[in-house]
Amino acid sequence: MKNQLFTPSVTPPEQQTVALWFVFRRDRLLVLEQDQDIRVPRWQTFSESGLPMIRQHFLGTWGKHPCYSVETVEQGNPPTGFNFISLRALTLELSHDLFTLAGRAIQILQWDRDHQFCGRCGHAMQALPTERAKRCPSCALVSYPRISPAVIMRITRGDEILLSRSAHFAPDMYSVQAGFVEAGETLEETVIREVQEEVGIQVDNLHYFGSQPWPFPHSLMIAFTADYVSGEITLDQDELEDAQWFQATARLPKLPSPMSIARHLIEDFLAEHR
Ligand SMILES: NC(=O)C1=CN([C@@H]2O[C@H](COP(=O)(O)OP(=O)(O)OC[C@H]3O[C@@H](n4cnc5c(N)ncnc54)[C@H](O)[C@@H]3O)[C@@H](O)[C@H]2O)C=CC1
Ligand SMILES: [Mg+2]
Ligand SMILES: [Zn+2]
Repeated sequence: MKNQLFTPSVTPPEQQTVALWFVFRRDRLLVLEQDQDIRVPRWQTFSESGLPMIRQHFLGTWGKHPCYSVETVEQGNPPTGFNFISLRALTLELSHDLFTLAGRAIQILQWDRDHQFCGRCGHAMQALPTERAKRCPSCALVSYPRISPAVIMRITRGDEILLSRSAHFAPDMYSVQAGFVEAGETLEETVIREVQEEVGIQVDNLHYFGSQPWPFPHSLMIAFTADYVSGEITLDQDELEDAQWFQATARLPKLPSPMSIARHLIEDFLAEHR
């Protein structure tokens, strides 16, 4: 399917038409493998799935397709031909647009599930009709889907790139560094702090590279490039297991998924230096 514009909305179309359904059983998406392609179901109504529904959201329109997200129960067989597959395992299988939509879909479901009660007074929250938000009828607290900004940075020293690995990475995989933005920080301050904390070095010459929504569980990755200035690699043992300078022309370790912005940062450096 071609890349198309997505228009978010909370108001479903008046006429029922065939829509794309992003159906989740926890973190697993309902997909159909067809002609070497992975698709999401197209139905007029969710009842065609034969699955019970816990919650449903209209997400908006992708091209001319209305899109819905649904959480279903743990038990019961998927419809014939379909399977529930972990969204992480689908990063490469789904097209860029479908993966982004699925990421949007699961985040809305998780926000709905995790914000059923007011965090301030404990009253049951109510959905607002006009925007994607919930309001407490008792104390008026409003809750929007949470997004957690995180920076990701590529540090280079001439033709060398700093790659590191944490203990929970796949064996032999190395990547660039990342970390969550704290309240009150600029993105640039987060980059400087995270690099100092995780690998103990100083960087400057920060440049914005790009961004990527990352639904595990609700990050927005903001990517930067930066130059090494000073310091020796000193690992934060809680976060990282190893960090090394790798020469662009040398043999590299296993790299992150080709659709991650981490990989784009690395490939961009390699293209420049090889
Ligand atoms: N798309 C991509 O290319 C990449 C995405 N990421 C994502 O970036 C994020 C940060 O990366 P890492 O530092 O490696 O993650 P991490 O999972 O190692 O998180 C570091 C620590 O931050 C704390 N934390 C968790 N959620 C937080 C929040 N919302 N706000 C503040 N602190 C929080 C926790 O103590 C956690 O152990 C993760 O969501 C990760 O999935 C990381 C690398 C590449
Ligand atoms: Mg980190
Ligand atoms: Zn309240």
